[in-house]
Amino acid sequence: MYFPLFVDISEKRILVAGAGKIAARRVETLSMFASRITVVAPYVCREIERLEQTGKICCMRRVFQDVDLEGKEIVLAATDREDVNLHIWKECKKRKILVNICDRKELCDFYFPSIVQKEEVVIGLNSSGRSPGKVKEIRKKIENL
Ligand SMILES: C[C@@]1(CC(=O)O)C2=NC(=C\c3[nH]c(c(CCC(=O)O)c3CC(=O)O)Cc3[nH]c(c(CC(=O)O)c3CCC(=O)O)/C=C3\N/C(=C\2)[C@@H](CCC(=O)O)[C@]3(C)CC(=O)O)/[C@H]1CCC(=O)O
Ligand SMILES: NC(=O)c1ccc[n+]([C@@H]2O[C@H](COP(=O)([O-])OP(=O)(O)OC[C@H]3O[C@@H](n4cnc5c(N)ncnc54)[C@H](O)[C@@H]3O)[C@@H](O)[C@H]2O)c1
Repeated sequence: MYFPLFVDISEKRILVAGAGKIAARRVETLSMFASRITVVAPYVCREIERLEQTGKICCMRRVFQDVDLEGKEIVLAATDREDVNLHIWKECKKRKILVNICDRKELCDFYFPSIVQKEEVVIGLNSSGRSPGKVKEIRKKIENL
C-alpha cells in the first residue's frame, strides 16, 4: 500500500503533456492546489480551455518537446500516445524530475489521487494502482455524505 503524503505544490512548476479527457480531470484538480501549471498538446479539450481562459494555467498548442521539461519539478504524461508517454518518462528520469505516466502504473513516481475537498479539508483516495474504479465509487459515496 502507498503512503498518502500531503505536499505543498502551490509554487511547483508542473507540466502536463496531453490535454484530453484524462489530462482535463487532472489539470482541474491540480489547479485547486497549484499556480504554475503548463499544458502542452496539439489538441486542447474544452475543459482545459476554460481553465486557460480563467488564467489558472498556460497552454502550448503543439506536440511535446524535450525543452518543455526545462525548469519543471513535476511532470504528468497524459497523452494518448504510448511512445510519447514513454519518451517523457525516460527524459524525466535523466533529469531526476518527479513523473507520473497515466498509462503505465509501474513507471509512476507517484499516483494521482482521487480527491474530495471541502473548506480546509482534503481527502485523498488511492488503491496503490489496483482498483481506480473502486476508488472513484468510494469518492462519490464520500461526496454524498
Ligand atoms: C484516481 C484517478 C485519478 C485521475 O485519473 O484523475 C486515477 N484513475 C482514475 C480512474 C480510472 N482509471 C482507469 C479507469 C478505467 C478502468 C477502471 O474502471 O478501472 C478509471 C475509471 C474512470 O475513468 O472512470 C484506468 C487506468 N488507471 C491507470 C491505468 C494504467 C495502469 O494501470 O498502468 C489505467 C488503464 C488505462 C488504459 O486503458 O490504458 C492508472 C492509474 N490511475 C490512477 C488514478 C493511479 C492510481 C489510482 C489508485 O490506485 O487509486 C494510477 C495507477 C496511476 C496514475 O495515473 O496516477 C481516477 C478516479 C478519479 C475519480 O473519479 O475520483
Ligand atoms: N490513469 C488513468 O486513470 C487512465 C484512465 C483511462 C485512460 N488512461 C490512459 O490515458 C491516455 C489518454 O487518454 P485520454 O482519454 O485523455 O485521450 P484523449 O484522446 O482525450 O487525449 C489525448 C491528448 O494527447 C495529446 N497528444 C497526442 N500526442 C501528443 C504529443 N506528441 N505531445 C503532447 N500531447 C499529445 C492530444 O493532443 C490530446 O490532447 C489513454 O491512452 C489511456 O491509456 C489512463
